[in-house]
Parts: sequence; structure tokens; C-alpha cells
Amino acid sequence: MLDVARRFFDLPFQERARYMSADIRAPVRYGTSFNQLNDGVLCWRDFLKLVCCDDLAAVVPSWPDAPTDLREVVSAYARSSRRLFRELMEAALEALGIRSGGAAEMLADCDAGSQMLMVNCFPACPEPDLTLGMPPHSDYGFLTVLLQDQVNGLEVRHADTWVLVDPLPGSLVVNIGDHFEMYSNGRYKSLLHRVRVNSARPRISVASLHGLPPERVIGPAPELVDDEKNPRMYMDTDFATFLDHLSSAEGKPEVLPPDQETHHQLMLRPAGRILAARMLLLDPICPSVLLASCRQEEHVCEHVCACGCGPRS
Ligand SMILES: O=C(O)CCC(=O)C(=O)O
Ligand SMILES: [Fe+2]
Repeated sequence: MLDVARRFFDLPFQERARYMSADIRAPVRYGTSFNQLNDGVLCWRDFLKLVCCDDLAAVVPSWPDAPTDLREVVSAYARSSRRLFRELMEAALEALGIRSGGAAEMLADCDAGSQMLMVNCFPACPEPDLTLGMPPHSDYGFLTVLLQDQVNGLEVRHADTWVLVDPLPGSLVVNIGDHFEMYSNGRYKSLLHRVRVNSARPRISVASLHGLPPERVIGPAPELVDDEKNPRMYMDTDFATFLDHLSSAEGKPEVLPPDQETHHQLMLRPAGRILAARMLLLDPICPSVLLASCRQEEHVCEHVCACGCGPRS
């Protein structure tokens, strides 16, 4: 996947430019920064956005036809990432204590849910301290499965500082998104992260953003709300409203205040990952603790948690 992404960004500009669009809703979109026509300050980033859906065969013919293996490689990757999302959601619902009807409905929505691949290229930058590859942001959906090459760049907000996420060979990073924070009524927290650039080497990453169908209204699960201990913490929202916000002037990326902090980050090794996630998410007290203890079982490698709970013995 990383290799074909690299070869796409190595194509002549005219070839890549065929997919340029100012419309953030375009299902295939190549660009610089976020929206190079609108952004006052550009980020040091090129991207190829590919909207995927449960019927991949319907969208793949609109994807770039160069490099020649891009459609095949990327669609296989998209399918695998979707399966992983499904299994992680199953484990997370169990951890949250959402069972039977509620869980079945949610998983059906996940199966029909939205998926977007964001293929990022952060070119080497002569003045890396003067710019960012991506400003601090959280992802909007439920879970983001992130594949990064071996070049440093991703940082997460933890305990008032930015923490570098060392790329580990053969690992994926899974981030909690805003909609999962809302759905879990704050039990899971979405992760504030950013990307730095360097002067020596370009960096490639592929973020697969998973969520529910765009028209589905998202709000706290009824099972997680009660009048006494767990009042409702979030309004209902939907993806279409979020996109409207993004296309508006207020939707431009900005530096978020530090109190909107990072919480969870889980890096999964391919081997044993589902087992580890399921095992660790079973305890509903603090999802952070569960993810942290993954490390002790050596199924899963790293965890960063801002709630201060630390690994439990
Ligand atoms: O490149 C990375 O590590 C992160 C990319 C990212 O945050 C995104 O595409 O939303
Ligand atoms: Fe992100």
C-alpha cells in the first residue's frame, strides 16, 4: 500500500492534477494542504482522498488508473481496513456494555458505514520548523486506522505536550474519532494529533477513516446515558452537517486549545491484534487502561493515555 502510494506521488504533476478538485465532497480528490484554494496558510502536504463505500466495485473505476496496480492494491487494503474496523467496533461495544439489539444495530450501521482513505505525502521541507504537515486536529468519524512509513512525523497531544509516535515496522495506529467520543458519551475521547515534517525525507501515510452512514444521526448511546451519574454530554449530529461546517469559513483547520486533549492511541501489530483488542476492551472501567495493558500481553505495542491512569498490573 505504502509503495503504490509513493509511486502515485512520484507521477508527473499533470497526471496527479487530473484529480484536483475544490469540492471537498468529490469522491476522488488530489490536492495540497486541505483546500489549496481556500486555505490562508498552506500545510506541507499533498493528499489523495478516495471515498470508499460498502460497494467498492462501484467506486473503484473512478480512482486513478496510474500507477496501474493502484486500484487493485488500494481496494484490497480498503477491504482489510474495513474488516479491522468491524472487529474493533465489536470489541469496543462489548467493552461499553452495549449488547444485543443496540450492538447489532450499531454493527449493521458500521457494515454500511462510510470509509474514506486519505493517502498523504509530506514532502521533505527545507524549513521544517516553519510549517506543519497537518495542523492539530481530531478525526471526525469513529475509528481511524493509520498506516505510516518509517519516517517520524505523527505527534499526539498528551499531558500538555506533543508526543512523537515512533513508527513501528508492521504496526497500525488506531485513533478514536469525534463521533465515537459522542456515541460513547465521553467514555472514549477523540485524539488530537498533528504531523510535523523534516528536511531529510518525504513521509507517506494512509489514514482510513471509518464511520457510520452519512445520514445516520449520531448521539450518545441510550445505554450509556442516565439522569444521575451519566448525563448526556453531546448533542446529536450527522456527517452531512459536519461537511457543511468544513466547507464554511469556520471549518478551516486551526490550532485547537490545549484543553481539547488527546486521549487514546492504540498501535496494533498485525499478529494477534483482534485478540488483544477484544481482551483488553472487555473491562469497561477505563478504556485507556485496557489498551495500556495490551502492552503487557505483548500483542499490542504502545498506548498513550492522557487520563493519567497508566498501565494496570
Ligand atoms: O500522517 C499521519 O500520521 C496522520 C494523518 C492524519 O492525521 C489524517 O490523515 O487525518
Ligand atoms: Fe488525522
